[in-house]
Amino acid sequence: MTKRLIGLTGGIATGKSTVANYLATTYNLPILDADIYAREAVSVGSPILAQIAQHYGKEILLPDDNLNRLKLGEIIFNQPEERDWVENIIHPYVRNCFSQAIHESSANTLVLVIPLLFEAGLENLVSEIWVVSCSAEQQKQRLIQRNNLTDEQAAARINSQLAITEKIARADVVLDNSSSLESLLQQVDEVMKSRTFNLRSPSESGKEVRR
Ligand SMILES: CC(C)(COP(=O)(O)OP(=O)(O)OC[C@H]1O[C@@H](n2cnc3c(N)ncnc32)[C@H](O)[C@@H]1O)[C@@H](O)C(=O)NCCC(=O)NCCS
Ligand SMILES: Nc1ncnc2c1ncn2[C@@H]1O[C@H](COP(=O)(O)OP(=O)(O)OP(=O)(O)O)[C@@H](O)[C@H]1O
Repeated sequence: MTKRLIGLTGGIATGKSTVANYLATTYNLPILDADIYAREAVSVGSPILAQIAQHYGKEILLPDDNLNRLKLGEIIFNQPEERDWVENIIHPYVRNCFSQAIHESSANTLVLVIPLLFEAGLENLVSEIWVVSCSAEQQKQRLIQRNNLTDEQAAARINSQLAITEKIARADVVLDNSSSLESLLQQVDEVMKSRTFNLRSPSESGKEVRR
């Protein structure tokens, strides 16, 4: 059976999790989340965390041996070569988790939350792409507020990703999250009502995109 695989992406803090939670609770759809797999990849005792500790030294770990995410974030959101290095060891693990979960699921529709869907060239993993967007200023403010970041830290994270205009240009569905939560969820309802299963052609999919 061919599954409907909705790839949910957008900029950091534009509202992907908000949409995913709504699709899970209101439409009972299973959610697969790249950020969760990426956390699993670096769990204590994992070979990937060992590689990271070897590359950056033990100082990249917290006293309890967990990854110091703040420290690694400071490195990779400011140094593109280091970001590439980290992604090269984490992304194959994440891709594998998706393939396995899709294979094992009996659901005919699944939602894949993939912040770096375009950057990592994962278009061919999904059958349709939804992009959640908001204005650049809202995005930065929401990120600062939610993660307690400085203006500069938030800008570094945003600038580590492909521009939202590029993501919108490549989307099958665009959800505008620049006003209220109700408006966002209403758009989701409209899309769920109007959009039937629509496979992307394989020729549209696939290459990694430089940021
Ligand atoms: C650097 C890390 C430790 C920071 O952890 P932190 O808890 O602060 O953030 P979290 O993991 O919750 O990610 C939050 C958001 O940051 C953005 N982000 C994460 N990694 C990247 C990246 N390599 N490039 C651009 N944006 C990224 C995404 O929008 C993500 O949703 C972590 O993000 C990480 O391990 N990143 C590398 C793995 C990766 O590429 N993950 C993205 C999903 S595959
Ligand atoms: N319409 C809205 N109005 C005000 N705040 C919002 C709105 N939508 C989302 N938010 C807030 O913005 C923040 C980011 O939303 P959310 O966590 O859904 O984004 P995300 O795209 O999943 O983020 P990430 O890329 O970091 O995983 C959250 O704190 C959320 O509560």
